[in-house]
Amino acid sequence: MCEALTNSYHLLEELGRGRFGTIYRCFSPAKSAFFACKVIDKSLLSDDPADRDCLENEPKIMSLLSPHPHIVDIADAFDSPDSLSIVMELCDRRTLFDLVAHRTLSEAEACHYAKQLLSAVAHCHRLRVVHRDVKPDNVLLDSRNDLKLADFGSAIWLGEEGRATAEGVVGTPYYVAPEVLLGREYNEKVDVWSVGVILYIMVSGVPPFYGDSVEEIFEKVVRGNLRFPTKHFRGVSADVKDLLRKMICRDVHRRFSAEQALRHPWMLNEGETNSLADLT
Ligand SMILES: Nc1ncnc2c1ncn2[C@@H]1O[C@H](COP(=O)(O)OP(=O)(O)OP(=O)(O)O)[C@@H](O)[C@H]1O
Repeated sequence: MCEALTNSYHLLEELGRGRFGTIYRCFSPAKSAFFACKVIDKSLLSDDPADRDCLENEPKIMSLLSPHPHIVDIADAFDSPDSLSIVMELCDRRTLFDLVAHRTLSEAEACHYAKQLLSAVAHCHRLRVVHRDVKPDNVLLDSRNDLKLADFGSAIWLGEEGRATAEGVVGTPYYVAPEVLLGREYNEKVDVWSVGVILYIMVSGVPPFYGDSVEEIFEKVVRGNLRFPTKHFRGVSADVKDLLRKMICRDVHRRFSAEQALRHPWMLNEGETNSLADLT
C-alpha cells in the first residue's frame, strides 16, 4: 500500500472489488471526513498499453469532470510503482443494479433516474469524455438515493484537437453499442445507447438484447432489432418507447445525443406522459 496514502488516510473496511481494484472506506483526520478509496494493484494489469493508459487516465478524467452532482467526485490520487489509489466521495455500496434487479420502476421513477444519468453523461460529452462502460453496476447511489456515475477505468478523453472518434472494444455485453462490437470507430454516442438500454430495463425489467451466451447477445446487439414485447411493455407509454427508439438506434447519426434525450417530451414531462398508455 502506498505510504503517502496511509499517511493521509486511515483505510477501513472493504466496500467492493473490481477486476483490478479493491475499494475501501477510509477516513481523513485532516478533513475529518469519510471517503472511498480505490486501490488498483498494478501487477494485475496486463501488459496491454491500452490497459495502462486507462489506468493513468482514470484520476485525470475524474478531476476534469469534478464537480458534478451526478458524477463521483475525486478528492485525491496517489501513484506508486505498485499501485494507484484514487480517493473519492463516499457513496452507498448500493448501485443502480440493486435498484433494477428485482423490480420494474414506474415511468416517473425511471425518468427521475434516467435524467440524472443523462445529465452526468451530457457533462462528460461536453468535456469530450466518453465513459464507454455505462451499466447499472457502475452507477452508485448516495444516501439520498441520487445517482453518481462511477468507474472511469474504461473512459477515454477525445482531446482538444478535434479528434472525433475512438476505437477498441470495451464495454459490457447487454449495454455495448453495435458500432463498438463491429470494430468501427465510434464516438460519445455509445454512452447514449447504454443509457437507453438501462432505461429499457428500468421500465420493462428485461434487457432489449438477450441471449444465453455472450455470442448470442452480441449477435442481437449487432442486429439492433429493437422490440417491445407486450408481456413486458403492457401499460408502458408510447412516449417512452419513442425515446427508447431514438436512444437505442443503430444509425449513429440519427441516434440522439444526451442533450437531445434530455429535451425529449417524456423527459420534460417527468415521465408523466400526456399521450395514452399503450395497452397493446
Ligand atoms: N465511491 C464509492 N463509494 C462506495 N462504494 C463504492 C464506491 N466506489 C465503488 N464502490 C463499491 O465497489 C464496487 C466496485 O467498484 P468499481 O466498479 O469502481 O471497481 P472497479 O475495480 O473499477 O471494477 P471494474 O471491474 O468494473 O472495472 C462497486 O460496485 C461499489 O459497491
